[in-house]
Amino acid sequence: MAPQAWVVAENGEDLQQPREFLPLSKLEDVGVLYWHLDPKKSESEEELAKIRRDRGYSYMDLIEICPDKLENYEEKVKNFFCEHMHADEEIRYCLEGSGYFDVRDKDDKWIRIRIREGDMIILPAGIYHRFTLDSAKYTKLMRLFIGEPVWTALNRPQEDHPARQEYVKNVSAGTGFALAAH
Ligand SMILES: CSCCC(=O)C(=O)O
Ligand SMILES: [Fe+2]
Repeated sequence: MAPQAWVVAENGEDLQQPREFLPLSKLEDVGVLYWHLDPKKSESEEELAKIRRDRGYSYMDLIEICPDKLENYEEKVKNFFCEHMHADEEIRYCLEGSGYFDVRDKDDKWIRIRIREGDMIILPAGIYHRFTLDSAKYTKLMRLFIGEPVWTALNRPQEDHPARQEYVKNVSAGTGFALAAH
């Protein structure tokens, strides 16, 4: 199963009418992993536990993004939408609501990935990305991390950063990323 993903303009607006949805392989090409779970089903808890075990995600917390629940909402959403990368993976599991993760493709275009309840997404270390809510202005996300979390957003450009260099190498080799999204 693939999440809806399509190309958007720099400002996040649609470029195509109607939208042409991209296959999951376009996300795999840039190292993005995706799972769909069901937060309301107990089987999903086991599936989540397995992903956490397999990938070493010892840390977990929850974040609600909406105007009246997130402290410094305006500033935070502004920063989420500013193109950045991290030295580590960014792992988010959508428990409620929805939003968009935008990631840069190989040609530096923005791919918009629609995230809804049950979607889990892993952005590799070093990928340029940004996040925005949709018009419903609400999501509750689980954040996972290996060990003590580091949320530092490194704004573009970061071409000398080791995680960026490693990422660029992996993408251009066309290998090195696990293709096992399910
Ligand atoms: C908190 S959701 C995602 C926003 C983001 O890219 C980040 O937190 O680094
Ligand atoms: Fe991020």
